[in-house]
Amino acid sequence: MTATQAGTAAPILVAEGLGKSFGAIQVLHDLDFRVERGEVLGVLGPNGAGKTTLFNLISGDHAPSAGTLHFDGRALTADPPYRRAQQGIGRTYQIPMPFSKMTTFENLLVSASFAGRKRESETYDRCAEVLRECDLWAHANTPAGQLTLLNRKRLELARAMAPGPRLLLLDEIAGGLTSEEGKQLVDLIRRLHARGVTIIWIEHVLHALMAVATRMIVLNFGELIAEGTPHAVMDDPEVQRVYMGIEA
Ligand SMILES: Nc1ncnc2c1ncn2[C@@H]1O[C@H](COP(=O)(O)OP(=O)(O)OP(=O)(O)O)[C@@H](O)[C@H]1O
Repeated sequence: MTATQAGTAAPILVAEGLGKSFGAIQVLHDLDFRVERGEVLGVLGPNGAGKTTLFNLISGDHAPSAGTLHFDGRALTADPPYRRAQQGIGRTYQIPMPFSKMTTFENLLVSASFAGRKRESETYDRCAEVLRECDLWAHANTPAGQLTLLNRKRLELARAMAPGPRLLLLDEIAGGLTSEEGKQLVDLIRRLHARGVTIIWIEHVLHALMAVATRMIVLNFGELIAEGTPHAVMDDPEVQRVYMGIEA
């Protein structure tokens, strides 16, 4: 799906009044936003702004302290992570933790099974398809702990893709790569998007994010401070001040 097709149907995700506190510390405040079907929504913000916490609320790793989330029109708030994976939400983690002694293919089987794929042949076929899609076919039998950094990133994406998500959450997946490796990862993310997967992408590697994002939101101290096209957001003086330290 292309950016121009985004927004033609009901939003895939709607957050209303979303908040999260850890004890006395409020990390997310009263967030309202929508994610349109088919878009790549970039999420920016300084360290500690609450970006990963937002993903944890969407994936079900944490429960919100306030507000609601709807995915495909259905309230998500009480569903645990495995059920959200079954419903079509996949995510990567900032610190990938594959089963390092298991092969790439076995890691995908675990992810696909977690999300409730039951029939063995169907699961194998799906994992083989994802391995090819994520440029990991040649490494199907390599233990995850022996993969290069780029292939570990591909595996993290592949694990998230194995259950067949419609919404994919990417948490700082581009960090630490050379510029050539970064291009290969961006190409892969573009291909997954072109297959119809809606993406929300937290990223500090701005040129990678800007190459793919169709829209961006910016968080600062848990509040939404800007929203718009990537270029409009990057030109916003408030974003430049809080994110890049540029005073007007
Ligand atoms: N489980 C937790 N218990 C207590 N505080 C937490 C917990 N998880 C996150 N926080 C705090 O919430 C704030 C937001 O953290 P979060 O990881 O969401 O930020 P972030 O925007 O993703 O930052 P970064 O760009 O560094 O990854 C931080 O102050 C963090 O210390």
